[in-house]
Amino acid sequence: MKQDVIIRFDGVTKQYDGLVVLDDVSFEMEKGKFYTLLGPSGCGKTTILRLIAGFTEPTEGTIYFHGQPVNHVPANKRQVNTVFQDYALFPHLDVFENVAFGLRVKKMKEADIRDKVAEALQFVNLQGYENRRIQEMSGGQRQRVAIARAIVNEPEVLLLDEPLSALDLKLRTEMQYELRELQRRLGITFIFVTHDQEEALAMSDQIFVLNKGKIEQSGTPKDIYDEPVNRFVADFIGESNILSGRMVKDYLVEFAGKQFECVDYGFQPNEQVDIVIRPEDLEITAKDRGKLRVRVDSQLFRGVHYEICCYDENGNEWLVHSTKKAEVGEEIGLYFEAEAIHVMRVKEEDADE
Ligand SMILES: Nc1ncnc2c1ncn2[C@@H]1O[C@H](COP(=O)(O)OP(=O)(O)OP(=O)(O)O)[C@@H](O)[C@H]1O
Repeated sequence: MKQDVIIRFDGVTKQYDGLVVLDDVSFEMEKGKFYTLLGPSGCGKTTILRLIAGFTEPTEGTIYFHGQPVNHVPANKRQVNTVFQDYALFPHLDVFENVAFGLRVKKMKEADIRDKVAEALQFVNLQGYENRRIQEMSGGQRQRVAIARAIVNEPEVLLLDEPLSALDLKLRTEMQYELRELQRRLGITFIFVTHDQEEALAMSDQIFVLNKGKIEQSGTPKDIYDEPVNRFVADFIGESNILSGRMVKDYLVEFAGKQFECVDYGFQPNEQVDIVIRPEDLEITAKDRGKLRVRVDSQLFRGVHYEICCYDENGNEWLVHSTKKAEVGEEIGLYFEAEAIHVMRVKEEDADE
């Protein structure tokens, strides 16, 4: 297990002019996996990539590659390549020369350069485009050239900083599939930065959710969606109903003025908690048959389901995704299983607010 760890951050802090942008961050990344750094703007995602690439050094803590400290190892001595948001291609060079650039810098033989560039272009499905100018390539094709240019150096780790953000939605979705497939075929570690939670859920083996320079949670997409550790993660990933509540005792929680059986335990009796219920886990039923009685405030048809916004008698808002239609103004019941309630600890800083 341990020999598969390729990158390790141990208590890494990064400050710029006294401002802490990464705060005591520790994690491990294994060989051949697809990692995503996810979080709102300014949370420190790009800073982590820059530290891995060797463009900047930690203020405190140590970064290890294969167990060796690399804080002072320069960028060109690391087996890492970066695909930037704007691709940073050379507009005056053709596709071949863009991809060949790093190999020429390394003074590789011409015949080897030809072979390696051909192989890299084949990987990204751009055979036959060697002599095209960059201006004649579409957004998605430029993206692929940028990836070919990065993988031609055979890095152990590929860093991708919001590489899909300039593409329209359709192309973006296509490229999500392509990138994931490419990562599988290459078998190298991808570290992908995005602030788009759907993209992170769709693509990753493991997601790190960042907030204000700290990792709030790391786990598989399913872990993070089903078991968010706090309000921030639940709110950031997917749509949620998040309420304040109280753990009455093991397996019994109170919120919205009522007590409900749940599957959570291990909290202090009477501990203040946050609870989350996903909109798709709420079922519409007759007003006397649900666990909660609510009034429908608005409704939107979303193709596969109706998105229904309701309020309970305590004024809490409930978002429901249902294949059944409701009437605005109607009183309905909401039913949910005990398993649909997910109880989370309140973070200290939230409790103080
Ligand atoms: N060279 C720098 N000098 C000073 N402050 C910086 C520098 N680079 C980044 N920062 C600050 O560090 C914080 C984290 O920046 P970073 O680029 O890592 O965030 P991010 O999560 O990648 O954001 P975005 O999604 O907007 O790209 C921000 O507040 C940013 O202003």
